[in-house]
Amino acid sequence: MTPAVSIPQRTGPAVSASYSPTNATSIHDRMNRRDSVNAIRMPKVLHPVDNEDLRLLLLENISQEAVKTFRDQGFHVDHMTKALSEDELVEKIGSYHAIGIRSKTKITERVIKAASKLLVVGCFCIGTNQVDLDTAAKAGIPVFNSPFSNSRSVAELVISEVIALSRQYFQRGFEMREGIWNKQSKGCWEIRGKVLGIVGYGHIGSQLSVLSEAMGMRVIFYDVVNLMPLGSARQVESLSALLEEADFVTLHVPELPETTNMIGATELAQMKKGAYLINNARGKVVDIPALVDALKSGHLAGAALDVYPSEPGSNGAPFDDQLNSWASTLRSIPNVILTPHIGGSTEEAQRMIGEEVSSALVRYLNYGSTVGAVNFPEVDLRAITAEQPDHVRVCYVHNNIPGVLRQVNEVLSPYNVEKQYSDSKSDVAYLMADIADVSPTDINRLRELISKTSSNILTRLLA
Ligand SMILES: O=C(O)[C@H](O)COP(=O)(O)O
Repeated sequence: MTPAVSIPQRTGPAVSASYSPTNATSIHDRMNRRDSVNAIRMPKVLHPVDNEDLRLLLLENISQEAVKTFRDQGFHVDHMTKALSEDELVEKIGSYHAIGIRSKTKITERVIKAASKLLVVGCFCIGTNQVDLDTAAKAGIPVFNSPFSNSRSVAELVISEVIALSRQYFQRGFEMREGIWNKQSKGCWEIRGKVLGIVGYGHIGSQLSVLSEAMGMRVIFYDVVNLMPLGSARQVESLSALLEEADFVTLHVPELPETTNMIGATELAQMKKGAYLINNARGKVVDIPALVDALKSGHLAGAALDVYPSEPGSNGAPFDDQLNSWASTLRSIPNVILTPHIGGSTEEAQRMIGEEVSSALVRYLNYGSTVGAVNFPEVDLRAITAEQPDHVRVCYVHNNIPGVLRQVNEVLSPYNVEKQYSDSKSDVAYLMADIADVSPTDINRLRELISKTSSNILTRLLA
């Protein structure tokens, strides 16, 4: 295996807050201390000891920043622009150690069972509902995502949709393309002073709150937890209260059992006559046949949808009634903006996500860190330094049952355990330990002994 060459900056700059004038008596003291701290903390580049080349499969046109990061580490990368179906994945995944996906590729239990070498999943997006997170955790596979890097892009898209809907300019634009001049002001409004109702006040909802207030809108939001309102926004106590007051309702919730069909016939009826619905979250959050009825009856004045219960896996594939039975009806209703899940599709967002998620995957593959994993205990250790050449890092994923630590520490007992940290999440626990003075001949034996412990899910050694 080609050794990893770049050093993730896990320990941060060596100059810490302790270098205040009160702590150091002279500039020389400071310089000396800085040098010694630098020397002590220079991290050693680790990589897996089992010497098999790491192979990564990147789907859905993940950014070239990620490809570069992985190739710089010496990993083999296969990059595809489309999503793969479950059958295609089952056939392919057995030879890969890591997979990168966006929102379309489904990592199901069947896929995970076929993924005999898979160590980690990277969702290069916010959502992780496309992955069977529990099954992945139980198979020792942490899943990472990018919790906020495309938030701004989505918020800006919503702002544009609010204006497009209230001015009907998508409709006017279509008419012009047909050669029809249709200048009118009836049913067209400024957004100034209108009420924007945000459902879900997370990274996107709160960013949108700030942007829309800057444009003169009044913001209310509903969230299952109590949150600090930004600017002059106001949290309301129920979804119904929000629906009854908002001129525009915009959804920013994850796909969960409790958010499926969160907006159905009852909720649409609670919205004000002439209001608009915007969904850039997940397709299953809105009961679309009910939305079609609300639009056709004139109760709602328009809607913008970027996400759908079923979405094509690649560009050029049809968005038709075979995919979603109501597709052609929805396409025929005026003042409905339909976009192909582009909320996070900007150069800026994809670049940031590419960097963020690829770094998280490299930190896990090379250093064992699960900080930021969505389905796994979050564990990390400070770096092994360049002055500790015979140190080995043990990464041990195991069933979360009593007695395991005794077993593993018995195996480690002939060595000095320099540092150790362990945590659990539900049925899965993860222990990282750095042990000293391990001879190269000991390494395989050590891995074998730990792998044989009764609760072992996955044992990796990094050196
Ligand atoms: O989950 C997300 O971040 C958004 O839905 C964007 O998904 P995408 O990366 O598949 O466009």
